[in-house]
Parts: sequence; C-alpha cells; structure tokens
Amino acid sequence: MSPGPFRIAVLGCGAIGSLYAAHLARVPGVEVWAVDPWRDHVEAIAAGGLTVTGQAAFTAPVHALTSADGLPPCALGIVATKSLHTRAAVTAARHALADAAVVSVQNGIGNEELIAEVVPRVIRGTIVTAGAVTAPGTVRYDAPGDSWFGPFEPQPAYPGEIGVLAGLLSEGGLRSYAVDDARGPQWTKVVFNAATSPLAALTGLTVGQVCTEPALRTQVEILIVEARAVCRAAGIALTSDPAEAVEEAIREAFGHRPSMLQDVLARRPTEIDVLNGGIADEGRRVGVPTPAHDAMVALVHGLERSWTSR
Ligand SMILES: NC(=O)C1=CN([C@@H]2O[C@H](COP(=O)(O)OP(=O)(O)OC[C@H]3O[C@@H](n4cnc5c(N)ncnc54)[C@H](OP(=O)(O)O)[C@@H]3O)[C@@H](O)[C@H]2O)C=CC1
Ligand SMILES: CC(C)(CO)C(=O)C(=O)O
Repeated sequence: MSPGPFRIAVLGCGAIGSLYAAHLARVPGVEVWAVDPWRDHVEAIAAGGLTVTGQAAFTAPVHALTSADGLPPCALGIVATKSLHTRAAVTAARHALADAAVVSVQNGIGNEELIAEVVPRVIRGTIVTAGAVTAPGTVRYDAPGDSWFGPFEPQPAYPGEIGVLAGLLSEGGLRSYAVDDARGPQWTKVVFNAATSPLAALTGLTVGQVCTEPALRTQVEILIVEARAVCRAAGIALTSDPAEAVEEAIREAFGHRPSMLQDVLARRPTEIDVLNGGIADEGRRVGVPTPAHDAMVALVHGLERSWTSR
C-alpha cells in the first residue's frame, strides 16, 4: 500500500454501511469516511466513534459527514444505501471517487449499472451479513456471513483492487472472497431475497414464518422455480441451491424481519424493483415468463401506493 492512509468512502451509513465502515476502520492504515443524511447518527460517530454490538463488540474511529461535499479523494468507495438512492449517493461523491474502484454491497440487480454511469471502475459485491442501527452511533451485528467481490463485467475494477477490498474486510473481521465471476453469488442471494422478502413484506410475517406456513411456502417454491429458469436461460450458475438457503433461514434467522418488511413497516419505498423486478426484467430479456415475480412487483407497489392514495 502507498504511504499515507488508505481512504475508503462509505456512502449510506445505515445498518450495512455502519457494519462495513466499523470493521474496515479497525484495520491499521485504513481511514474510513462515511456519508449519511442522518445528522444525529453522524454527530454521534464523529464524537465517539462507531460502536458495534451483537456478534462483535468494539468501537472504531470513523470520519462521518452528512454531505459528500467534504469527502477527500478515496481509493475505494462502498455503496450501502437502499437501491433507490444509489444514483444520488454516487453522483454527490463523484469528486472523491474519480480514481476509485466502487463496490455495491446492496441487495438486488442493477446497482452496478447505475454506479458505472458515474465512476470508472466497479466491483460487483454480495454480502450475507445482517444488522440494524439501534441508536445514533451504534449498529447491532445480527448475523455473520461471507461476502463475495468480483469485477463488474463491462467496467471492471483492477483485480488488485478487488483483492485489496476482500483482504481488508477479512482483516477487519468480515470474511470476504475475491472471485472471478460474482454473478453466481449475487443471483443466489437475489433469488432467496425475491422468494421470501415480498411475502414477508405483504403479510407482516418473519422470514421463518413465511417459509414454514404451508400455503406461503408453496409460493416461495414457485418463485424459486421461476427464478431458476431465468438463471438457466441467462447462463448464470447459482453457487448454491436457493432451497438450502430457505432451510438455513428457518434454522438460523426464523424471527428476522427482512429489510423489505422493515421498509413496509416504516412506510418507505421498497427495493422490489431490483429484486423480483430484476428477475422479471432478465426473464423478459431471455424469453422466460415470470408471472409469479410480476405479481409480487404489482402487489408490493400496490401496497406502497395505498400509503399515499385516499
Ligand atoms: N439490513 C440488513 O440486514 C441487510 C441489508 N442489505 C442491503 O443493504 C443495503 C442497505 O440496507 P440497510 O443498511 O439495511 O439500509 P438502511 O436504511 O439502514 O441504511 C441506508 C442509509 O443510507 C442513507 N442514504 C439515503 N440516501 C443517501 C445518500 N444520497 N447518500 C448517503 N446516504 C444516503 C439512508 O438515510 P435515510 O434513512 O435518511 O434515507 C440510510 O441511513 C440495501 O440494499 C439492503 O437491501 C443486505 C443484507 C442485509
Ligand atoms: C438478511 C437478509 C438475507 C434477510 O432476508 C436480507 O438480505 C434482508 O433482510 O434484506
């Protein structure tokens, strides 16, 4: 690494951004700069560091800002907003990312394409880590999980940059792998999310309840079958069977409320368009019908609409 701090920008310092910022900030030589509009959270981090509870317990020093204007030039950027805010977050930080490799650690399909419109080199990322901000300056680390990083094919980061990102995260305590093709891990997670999250969001049930209620489990399986057909036609090799992820969720995350359910409970727009919508778009591209995913998109958008229509 070159002399001077290795600067990393984290755009969006909610649950996931906070977990990644805090773990990276404890690696010697790394300086983390987080941007998030939540003033109380930013002020608490600036005053006392970012505290992790749950699966780990430590406080790490992180520079925190409510606006990207004050970001210094960074070598890496991590996008951890919800997908609806990807474009705005990266555009506001473009001056600091002019020579950076930028990774999405978000759920869903299509974030990398948006990032690539703004910055030169992009990393495709998938994470299985889970958490929640519990108070300003504090994030609860709920579930450990591996992360996979690979090139965004049309506009890839240098292999060395992908290796550095995975290495720094592993050194900070979040086990990460650099892979040649990150589409398999990404789609494996997307299929699981798309098969479970909208059903939880529509019913208010946890992921474990959705996967064990017989009538809902049938819908989970229909969504998986459709998504598998899309992946097959698109030449995407899933890295594990999504049905196994369902069994694992029942065992290890029964009471978890997927982030889409959390969005619905807070009456925030959801990420349905990049989950089931992403699978349906790919299905149309490769000629595979996806009526169950289309239905999920329509129902969740209908629910969102009900909050504003009279
Ligand atoms: N939570 C989890 O356990 C998991 C989440 N994910 C994925 O990770 C991504 C992030 O989710 P999560 O951390 O839960 O989301 P959060 O809502 O906790 O955090 C996102 C943060 O980004 C902020 N933000 C919004 N716009 C901007 C902007 N322009 N610049 C900088 N920050 C901005 C939000 O502020 P505001 O609230 O004011 O909009 C919010 O504080 C999502 O794609 C999610 O699906 C993946 C695995 C697990
Ligand atoms: C943690 C997990 C895997 C649960 O579905 C997730 O991605 C989410 O909450 O959106």
